[in-house]
Amino acid sequence: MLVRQELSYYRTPLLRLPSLERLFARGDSKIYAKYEGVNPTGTHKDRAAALHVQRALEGGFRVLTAGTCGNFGVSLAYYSRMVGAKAVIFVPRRYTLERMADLRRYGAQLVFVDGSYEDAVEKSVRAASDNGWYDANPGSSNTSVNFEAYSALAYEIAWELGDPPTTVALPVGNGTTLAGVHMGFKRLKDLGYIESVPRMIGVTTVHGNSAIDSFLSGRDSAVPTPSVKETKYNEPLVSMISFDGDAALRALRESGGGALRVPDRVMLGHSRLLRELEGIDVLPASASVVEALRSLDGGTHVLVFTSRWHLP
Ligand SMILES: N[C@@H](CCOP(=O)(O)O)C(=O)O
Repeated sequence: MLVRQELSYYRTPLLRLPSLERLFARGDSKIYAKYEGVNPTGTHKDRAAALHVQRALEGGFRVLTAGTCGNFGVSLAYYSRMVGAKAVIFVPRRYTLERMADLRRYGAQLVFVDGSYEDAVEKSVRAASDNGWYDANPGSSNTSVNFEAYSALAYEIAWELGDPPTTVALPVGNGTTLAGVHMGFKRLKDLGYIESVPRMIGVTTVHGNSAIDSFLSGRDSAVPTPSVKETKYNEPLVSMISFDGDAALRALRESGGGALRVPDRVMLGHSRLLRELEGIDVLPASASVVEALRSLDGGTHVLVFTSRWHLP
């Protein structure tokens, strides 16, 4: 197994979790955290935002746009400001955004939308097309940039472990991250760096996620979930329309993976557990992936914690 170090963009830590192993491991299994909370704005979305800003500059764009329910908008604003570009971020008015202060701090121009996250994305996509702005939305014509950015997570995991893990568990909202990480492992296998692709496990909220609900009901493509219930804990996961849901479904099926839905109180419990036993602060939606450990057999399991704790 040889993955060249240059393939790695960020090299966020891959941490062995001894206390979780004592609680959950079967046989000789090993449990690791890929902790994305150390990215500059505290989430893995920085990987995608940095690459979008690079592509925008290469394409001669000075204005970028995205709809957000929090994390991605903050990342896009941060990297846009770094190069002197403008980020126009569409925000659903009814969200009490914990990250609003960050959006303002990084100089984003905010457009408030009466409606859902999906409405905010739709308005942002239209504004990009009407005004000639760079469209950084998931599911848009530039979504392959997201897949590319998140594929680096696979390179980094494979590089550090020396072999592919047995499973990788990730939180799922739009499904973009899971599809990108799977793409990275598949690419490594196609190039002969690794011999197998890990099983992908998608974890989401019980309160509605189009990609995971469709997967669990045996569908081949993602259909909208009619009723969702947002809370401040499940916000990064709840999704009426998972914009990259079809790609996530393919990744789950091709990898022989699985999916599960987690209630808020369980996410919160896992977040507390990680703080108390392992000393890492993880947003409840990200901590939800710990639940996957209950159904895993022996092997090497990587939990991707996409975001550090940023709730008040
Ligand atoms: N949106 C979540 C994690 C899931 O990512 P997605 O690519 O499936 O939307 C977050 O912000 O952490």
